[in-house]
Amino acid sequence: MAKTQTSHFLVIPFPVLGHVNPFMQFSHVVAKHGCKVTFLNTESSQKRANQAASASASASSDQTAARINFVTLPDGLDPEDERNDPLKFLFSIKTSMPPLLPKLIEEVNELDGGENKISCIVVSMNMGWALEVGQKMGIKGALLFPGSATTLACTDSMHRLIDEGIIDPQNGLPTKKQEIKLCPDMPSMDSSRLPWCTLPKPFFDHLLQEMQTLRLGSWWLCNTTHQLEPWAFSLSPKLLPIGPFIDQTTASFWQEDTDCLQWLDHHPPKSVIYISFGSLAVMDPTQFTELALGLDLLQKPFLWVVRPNNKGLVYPQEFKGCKGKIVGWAPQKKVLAHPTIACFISHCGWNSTMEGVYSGVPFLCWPFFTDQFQDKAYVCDVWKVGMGFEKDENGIITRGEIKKKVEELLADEGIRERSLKLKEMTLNNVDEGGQSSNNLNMFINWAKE
Ligand SMILES: O=c1ccn([C@@H]2O[C@H](COP(=O)(O)OP(=O)(O)O[C@H]3O[C@H](CO)[C@@H](O)[C@H](O)[C@H]3O)[C@@H](O)[C@H]2O)c(=O)[nH]1
Repeated sequence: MAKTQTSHFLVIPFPVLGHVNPFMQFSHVVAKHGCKVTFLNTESSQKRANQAASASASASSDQTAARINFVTLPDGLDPEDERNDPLKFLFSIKTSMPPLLPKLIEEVNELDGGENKISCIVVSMNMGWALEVGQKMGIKGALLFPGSATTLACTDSMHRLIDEGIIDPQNGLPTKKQEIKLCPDMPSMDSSRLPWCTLPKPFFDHLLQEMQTLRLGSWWLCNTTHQLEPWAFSLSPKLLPIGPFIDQTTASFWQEDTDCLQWLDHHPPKSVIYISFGSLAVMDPTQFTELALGLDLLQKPFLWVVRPNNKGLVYPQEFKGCKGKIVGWAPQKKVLAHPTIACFISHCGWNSTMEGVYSGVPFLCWPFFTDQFQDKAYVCDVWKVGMGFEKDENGIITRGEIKKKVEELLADEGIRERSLKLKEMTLNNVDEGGQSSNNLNMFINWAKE
């Protein structure tokens, strides 16, 4: 009988922060369970991570980190390319990386005298090609989806929605405005809020093909819990909730402004409004002005993340911002856990949604694209831990609306109570014996069989 070996995961996120971050968290979680992790990043994504790590004083040297080994492959684009054309980026990766992966796997397998070979490949959305490589090499595979289980179940239902005439295969858009349900207990959703409806048609075609490839994965792991979206799990037996990922020590791969934590220390409990729209959303200049002036009108302390790559945004002349702090990138998980945070104005990317939920912070939802509208619907209508903004007749969220909604939210005891209950319920999952914790243990054991 062979001796019990440790699971060795090769994890391959799509190189955008909303994927790389949950993959890093997953890597830390499984490394804590004694597994070995080889983390494959693209060269350009790793370069940015290295810059952030060398600027940070808190580079981790613990045993968990020691079990994570970073390797890179080129993404096929020129090093000087800004990688801001998502389609070009996606197709370059899909063409350049697959032929290089087998050799890299062989090299990794030869380390440690061939004792600890890769036992499972874990990929994110868009990286399904690596499951094909793994299958040819006899290595097991799984998907780790960085969005909600509902988003994945919707994307997996694309063919069905086409067959039922709900989606037009010519353009990927709904054939008419209607409310749909993928299964009886699912809260109904507006068909125009399906995750790909805000994306250009080539993404729809890509997703149709990608979902077929991702079926090679034996499990579809999600950073969620069963109670948050129970209906989703009846849609595919592969879906396995293992979240929330709560490790605050995992660096976010981009350089963080940690001074804001001391700034928060100087405020009373539940007094600061935190505003962040994740790593991709770009705000329209008019809307930016309204947000800045709305924060002034509120006269409350705020911590606002304005990414330096949000080019072309200019603060309005009359903006004072005297009660606030603006940073380029915050240590968000620590910020949300800080007792001075009163509410979270969020774009509702899934990682931010989970971080807000397990920190018990009420939301003001400001979705931009893809899954963010559906995540907002869960926050506001299903879990009832937040509110949305109304646009005016010109499609703008005005400064007056921002002031009104923040004040309404902060006065709403029901929302605050539900947020704290949801936090407790969500966190119970990752305690020993909790459902997500049991699922993760099962997955780790499966991966080493
Ligand atoms: O100042 C900041 C702002 C954000 N974050 C972190 O960045 C991540 C952002 O992830 P997410 O909230 O999911 O937003 P995006 O970066 O926009 O993520 C993309 O990927 C997600 C997962 O697929 C999708 O849900 C989103 O719609 C998509 O935009 C989170 O972990 C945050 O903690 C920081 O560390 N510092």
